[in-house]
Amino acid sequence: MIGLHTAEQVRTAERALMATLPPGTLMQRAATGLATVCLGLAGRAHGLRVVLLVGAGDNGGDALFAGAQLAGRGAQVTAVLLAPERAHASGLTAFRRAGGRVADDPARSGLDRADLVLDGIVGIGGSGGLRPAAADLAGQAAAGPGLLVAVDLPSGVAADTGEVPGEVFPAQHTVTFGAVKPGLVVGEGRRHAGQVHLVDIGLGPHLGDPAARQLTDADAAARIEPPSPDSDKYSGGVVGVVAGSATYPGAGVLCTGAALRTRPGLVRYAGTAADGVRASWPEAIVTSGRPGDAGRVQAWVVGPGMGTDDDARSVLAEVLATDLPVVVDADGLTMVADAPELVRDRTAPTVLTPHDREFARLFTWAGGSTGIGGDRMAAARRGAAELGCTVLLKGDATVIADAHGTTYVNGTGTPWLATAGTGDVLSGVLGAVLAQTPVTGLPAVEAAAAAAHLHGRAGQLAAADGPLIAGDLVRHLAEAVGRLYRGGAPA
Ligand SMILES: NC(=O)C1=CN([C@@H]2O[C@H](COP(=O)(O)OP(=O)(O)OC[C@H]3O[C@@H](n4cnc5c(N)ncnc54)[C@H](OP(=O)(O)O)[C@@H]3O)[C@@H](O)[C@H]2O)[C@@H](O)CC1
Ligand SMILES: [K+]
Repeated sequence: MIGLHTAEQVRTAERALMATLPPGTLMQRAATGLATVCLGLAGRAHGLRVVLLVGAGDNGGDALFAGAQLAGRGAQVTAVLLAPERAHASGLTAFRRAGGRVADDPARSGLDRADLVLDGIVGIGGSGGLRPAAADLAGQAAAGPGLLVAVDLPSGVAADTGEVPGEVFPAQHTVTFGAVKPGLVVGEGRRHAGQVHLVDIGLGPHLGDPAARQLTDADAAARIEPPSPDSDKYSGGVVGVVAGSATYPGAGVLCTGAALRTRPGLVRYAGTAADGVRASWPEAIVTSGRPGDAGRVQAWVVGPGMGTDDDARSVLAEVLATDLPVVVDADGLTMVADAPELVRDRTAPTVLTPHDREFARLFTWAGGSTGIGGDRMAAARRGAAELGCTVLLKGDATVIADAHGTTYVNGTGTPWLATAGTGDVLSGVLGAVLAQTPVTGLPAVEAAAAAAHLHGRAGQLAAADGPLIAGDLVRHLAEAVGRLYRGGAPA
């Protein structure tokens, strides 16, 4: 499990740890970790042209000490000081001693021919968009040839939320210290962080519970129960699917297939796409009747492609009136927006899986010109608390939160997933994981996080061959599950 810790949590841990260590120890650890990652990325030090962008805080201090280490190993290192009179004093001394050069004019920084640029403008002490001088340097760095490495976090990204209120340093790699900050993996920040490298500086015992979490492959595998020798077709959990329509059976076919391929126990389908589903999936038990005619299930998926007419509304109400876990997606969400009490009054778990527009329909405060806003974790938590459910807010990094504030940020997937029908697949996967919860005892928020992780991995596998369509996802699910169990995730 990857814990995501806020700036305040990191600072609190730092204070506790520093009380036991000589001054400067943590910065030395951070700088050594930073220099080590840089050497690994560059593959050499001798002759390497490095430019440091140095702000007035400790983030700049990290950059200067790391720059000193690189200079000591033969790199040609130039520091551009944004506030020369306030640059980290001992960092600057060490840097100069090691042979580092300070640019007397930012216009002659060497960014146009650097091999490597370290962004030490601002770290967890920053606020707001980058100021003009810093923004200008970030722009020059981005236009130049150097590998862009952010120190602790890309300057311009809000550490706790991933909001990017203005200009930003567009890192290809981020070397972060002590703990991964949420802003590196969620919201817009994720797009500017590149590959994240965590340097352990010893904060661990002092960090406390993370503000949010991200599953690893092993974590996801542990949350999807494999069959045991005494399993039968019911013990994997029976999934009920209400999706698609006679005119548009696709959502029913994709959703049912995804549920089958995630954990093939038994899937029951009830709805007007029955013919299409039966033709595609002889393994499913299919009825064109109502959910109550389908037989016993352990979890329902309701909504994708089912329409929003009176029949659909009454079917949705029937499913939500059960005491079973329910996933509500797509058209189901549109109908819940008109009748939120159907979810609010439930005692069994409900997982809503909106994208941004659906979210804004569900929660009026997220509508209007501001939309959901930049803090997607806060939005998902607030929505979940309001309806007493779990919200899986789809996006570049999907966020999953429950009414208690427990929050996960998904770390898998590919931009190729932004195509029709992939949401239907996700709801089927989620239904399958949720149907196991009577056995696994897993909270719905964890089931949803595991489903999102698996869905993203299937997407990565499917996209390895080029553009994917939703059916490819279903075809790759079995392999994705197998790889999770074997520990062989796709790149
Ligand atoms: N905590 C730990 O465990 C450890 C922390 N460590 C390191 O310390 C870092 C935190 O250092 P920190 O507290 O000194 O703040 P920091 O991020 O350098 O920012 C302050 C500077 O930014 C400036 N500035 C602000 N906003 C700005 C903007 N929008 N645009 C431009 N500039 C802006 C602000 O300017 P000022 O307002 O003073 O004019 C000031 O100069 C942390 O990220 C990590 O790298 C490690 O060494 C080891 C252990
Ligand atoms: K930075």
